[in-house]
Amino acid sequence: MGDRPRLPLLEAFIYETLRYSSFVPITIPHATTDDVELEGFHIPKGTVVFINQWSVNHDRSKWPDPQRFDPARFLDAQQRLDRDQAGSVMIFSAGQRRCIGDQLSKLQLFLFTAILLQQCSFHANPAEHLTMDCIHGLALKPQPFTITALAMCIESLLKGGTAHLQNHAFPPRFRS
Ligand code: HEM
Repeated sequence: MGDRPRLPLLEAFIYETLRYSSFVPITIPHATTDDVELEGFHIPKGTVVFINQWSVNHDRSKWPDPQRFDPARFLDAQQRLDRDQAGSVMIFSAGQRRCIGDQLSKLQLFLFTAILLQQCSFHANPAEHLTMDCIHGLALKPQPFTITALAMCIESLLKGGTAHLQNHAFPPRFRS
């Protein structure tokens, strides 16, 4: 974890992935416990409300060119992580029922991604058409696709062998 401050682009990449994919597009529904006036709107007690996180993360007034995947939007002029900008990504909801696992998740995402990228190289399958279409649910899931994951240490052991990892299988299936 000591390397975290020295890997701002990786953190920026993770935040942009959370923003761009918005893979929890709407939050868990809750209900108002009282009548509420909000920016001219009257919301009666007992109304079911939830947050459209996808919309927050693709708001043009906050995110220039929101449909472009651009980790650099989270880096400041000195190429450090812009914490204010990172804090504007909404994927863990907001308010009193906000996710309690947000810090743990960010830590794990960082470690998981850093270790995978340090130890492996990933290659798209040229025979497959890549798409951002997804399978809808509480969380958005990518359509099935295959990649080639080359682990540096295994690669030398296998003398150049290639492991194919199917993203929709858990635990991952490898075929070589
Ligand atoms: C990237 C990973 C995660 C995402 C995107 C995520 C997102 C969310 C969202 C959107 C909610 C709904 C909040 C609401 O009701 O408005 C939620 C609730 C919750 N999350 Fe997560 N979560 C993640 C990981 C975790 C982890 C690792 C834990 C536990 C260690 C966790 C524990 C919870 C709990 C307990 C709630 C219910 C909070 C409440 O109702 O008061 N989450 N999460």
